[in-house]
Amino acid sequence: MGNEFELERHHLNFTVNFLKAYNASLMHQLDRTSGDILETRKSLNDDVSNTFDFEDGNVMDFISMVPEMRLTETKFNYIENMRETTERLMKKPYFGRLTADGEPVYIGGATIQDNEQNILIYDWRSPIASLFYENRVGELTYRIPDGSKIKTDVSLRRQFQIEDGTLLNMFDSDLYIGDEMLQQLITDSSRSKLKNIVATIQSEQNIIIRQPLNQNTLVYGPPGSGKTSLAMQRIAYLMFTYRSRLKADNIMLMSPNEVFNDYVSDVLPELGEDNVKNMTFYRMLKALIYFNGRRFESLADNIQRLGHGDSTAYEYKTSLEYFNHLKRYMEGLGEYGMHFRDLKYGGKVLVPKELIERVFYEDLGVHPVSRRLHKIYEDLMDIYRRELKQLTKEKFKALDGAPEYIGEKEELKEMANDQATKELAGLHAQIRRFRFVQLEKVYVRSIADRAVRKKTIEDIRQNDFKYEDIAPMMYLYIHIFGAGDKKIRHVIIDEVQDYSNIQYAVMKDYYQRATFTSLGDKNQQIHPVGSPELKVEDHHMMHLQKSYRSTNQINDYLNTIVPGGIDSVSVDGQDVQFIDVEDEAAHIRSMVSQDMPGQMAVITPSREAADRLFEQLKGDIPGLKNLQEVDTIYNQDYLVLPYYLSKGFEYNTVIVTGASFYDDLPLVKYVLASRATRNLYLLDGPAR
Ligand SMILES: Nc1ncnc2c1ncn2[C@@H]1O[C@H](COP(=O)(O)OP(=O)(O)OP(=O)(O)O)[C@@H](O)[C@H]1O
Repeated sequence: MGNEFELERHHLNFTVNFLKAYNASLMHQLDRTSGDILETRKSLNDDVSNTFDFEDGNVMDFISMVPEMRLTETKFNYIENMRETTERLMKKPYFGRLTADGEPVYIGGATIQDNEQNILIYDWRSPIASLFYENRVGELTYRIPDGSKIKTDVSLRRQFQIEDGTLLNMFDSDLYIGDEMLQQLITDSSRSKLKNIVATIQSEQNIIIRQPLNQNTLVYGPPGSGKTSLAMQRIAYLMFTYRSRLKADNIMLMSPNEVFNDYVSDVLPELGEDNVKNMTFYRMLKALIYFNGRRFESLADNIQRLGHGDSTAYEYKTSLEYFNHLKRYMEGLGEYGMHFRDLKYGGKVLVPKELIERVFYEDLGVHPVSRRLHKIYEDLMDIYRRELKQLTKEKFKALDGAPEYIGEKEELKEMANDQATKELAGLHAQIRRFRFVQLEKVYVRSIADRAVRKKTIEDIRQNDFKYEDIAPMMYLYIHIFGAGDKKIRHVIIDEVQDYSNIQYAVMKDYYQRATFTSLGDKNQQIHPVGSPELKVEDHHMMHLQKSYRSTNQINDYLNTIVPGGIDSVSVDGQDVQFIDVEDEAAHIRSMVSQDMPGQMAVITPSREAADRLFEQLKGDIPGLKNLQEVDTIYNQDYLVLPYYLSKGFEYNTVIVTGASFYDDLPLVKYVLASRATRNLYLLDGPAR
């Protein structure tokens, strides 16, 4: 072993030196290329005068320089990319090694070749690297892009602990007896944001990461089984494997809330990839301009309201029964049930709804619904343009006739047009936003339950749309108007159990050209009412069993809430503490004065409780933050937050206050308790 360690140290030095030399040469090339870019720009300035002149021919000069400019800039970007990669790798070129068919295969954060095209480091996403994540040796196979399998004799699997280019330790796993690197990572809770798990991906996780792009995948796994981590590793894998057709802006990450995006934002850059687009279900609504000006309840407000309010409407609108009814109703809209609004301006009806309805059902009756609406849209835009022309003429006449205006005719025309456009802005917006369709009425008619329908009408009259109205209204909108985002090719949904069947269908139908990887846990619904299980027939189902986040003691406690939920592969820690206290704030104060944890979240049963506790504790805990529903930045070690904002995160120490609040909400308690990596305290005090 001693000799082996020396050999590996030697190899590491060689690799680091190679990377340093490579990096230096890239820096040199960068200088030269940026010099070339400057040179081209300068000659553009010198040779091609500021005013383009076809006769003089300088436009042709300019055009002839474009390909060269593009080429130089592409080259610059490529070199800069490689420079960043080599710099990243100099500190930790690789984390593993295999001996495959007698040849060493080092695995790290990117593929690096020497001058003779020998591969010094294999990217962890390359096909052969998959063997490393099998976590065993022997006769193994891996798949190459054409689908065929390659048989390989793996005689060695070695993990390295490398810091700042120095080999600290290595572990051989010729007999798989447990993963020491994994154990070390699990005990490291020094970071508050999500970390990448590239060096210790487990074989059941590896299979999920490497699922093909062209399939929908649904993954269920208990708390701490790595679902969020896998979501990020999978994005990196897809971007590498399908790099010719999948760029960062073709991938969408659906997050449970806005802060979550910041929580995961370090992982992809660390893996050498750009962050992808992100979205929340609530934010999707903003892209649909029909809904501008409509006030929709946020998820946080919905959770608070339904924590102790009447949930009949919520249950109805998130049920499969209603969804099926809605689909049938929508399919019939081509024949019956579409509602329109008069197109008005200045108090007069320009196009009556009866006319729009007649065109929709009679004149355009042979076309699909969305086609008919787009045709009507075009016709109404023509009417708008005619009105604009007419009004501009009138305004011009008035301006021209007024004695105080003695401007040029052109100036007056422009002024008249501005005035008319302003006056008709409301009319233009009605058409542009498709407001000639009365979507609210169509929606209300889709509700079969009379009491729910009545209440919905009252709410809509007050411009008080509830969270559960968003999905059916968006569903109708997407299908009626044929709306969607075709650029997105893959969607990753985390915490998928928090979406109803209608919400899921909205995402699927809006990102209509995308395949989906959805991850969640049926036992982790944070909503007090919850919704029925997802029915997705065309998804490849996968399950995770093991959990890596919390200590064995915390996992044991979690298993008392959901029996057999978690297969713990973690480390031992202290027992879970259940404490009845008179004054929760005083208790927390005394706890932290004795021993301040590295990171801590105080989770409360409501926003009011969070605000109160924050006021009581902020003087005692430096840097304490009261996390808000609208926050977008996560980076904080000490937090107070209401329970519904804790989704997906983890903290070294979790203090759940008002613990008995969750006695009737065991699955919410399950979510909160599983946020703790090391220490879990469940406090109960008289005051909430
Ligand atoms: N293969 C792994 N190697 C090292 N750490 C891991 C591995 N898999 C998961 N972890 C760690 O376990 C913790 C939980 O991971 P993650 O948050 O991705 O789980 P999750 O399934 O999304 O949890 P939850 O459903 O509770 O939100 C994280 O600290 C993560 O780094």
